[in-house]
Amino acid sequence: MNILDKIVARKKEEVASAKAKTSIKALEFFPAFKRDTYSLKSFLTDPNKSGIIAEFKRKSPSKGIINDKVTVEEVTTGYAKAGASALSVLTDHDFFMGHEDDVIAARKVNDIPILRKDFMVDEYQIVEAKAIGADIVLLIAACLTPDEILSFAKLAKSLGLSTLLEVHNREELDRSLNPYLDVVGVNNRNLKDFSVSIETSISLSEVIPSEFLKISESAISDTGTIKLLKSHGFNGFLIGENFMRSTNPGLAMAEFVKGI
Ligand SMILES: O=P(O)(O)OC[C@@H](O)[C@@H](O)c1c[nH]c2ccccc12
Repeated sequence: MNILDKIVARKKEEVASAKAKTSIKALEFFPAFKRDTYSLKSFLTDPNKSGIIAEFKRKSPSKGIINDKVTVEEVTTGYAKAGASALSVLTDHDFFMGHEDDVIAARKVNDIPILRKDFMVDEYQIVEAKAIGADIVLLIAACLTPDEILSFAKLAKSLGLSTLLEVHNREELDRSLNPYLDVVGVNNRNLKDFSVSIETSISLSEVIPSEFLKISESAISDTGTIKLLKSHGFNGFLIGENFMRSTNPGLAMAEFVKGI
């Protein structure tokens, strides 16, 4: 079993216990459920923002512990101050050391879009994303069927959430697109073996239809790469580890942004 299969198998158990604890109906009574959301597309195209979706990630299966000494509040407000177009907050428990409470905490102190970064395998998680204060959900083509992507994206749009489709190759892109998706993200990291290459983004850039904004995700650690990706039409850049490695990730991002 590859790591992605392991994560998905564990995720299904995690969702089953979440459902047993809090019903989908009860999620609709969470304070954040009825609020208006921020649109990823409008923040990504705002010329006063950096285009960076800055990620709060304590740990990952490929790198182990990255940073477990900082708080979600200090990091996400630092990112926002440094010009983040959006925030990405991991909520996976076992593999990324994240929690739904991290989105709840980030929501209280930020007024830019928040991506609930997780492996969505059930409609429950989409409703939960809205309830905890997220604005964006991630739909990963490598672990979803085209029908699941369609129904999850429809549900997300009906709740006012932005939808980000993640692909890693041409085949995933071709089978997964639908009109309910706002942004296509090319993951430079292969979730099955963790290999990384920026070329993945560059080679897919021409085949992503122009009605979708496009972002490049993972393994971005220098401003030259941002310039290169911009020249290939990318509107956004999802960056985690490069900032999280620092004792002050917000400051690290502010320095980085000066160079783009
Ligand atoms: O830390 P990096 O290499 O900058 O990558 C950030 C982000 O792209 C990565 O965390 C990610 C991309 N897609 C995912 C799906 C699930 C979990 C994590 C991810």
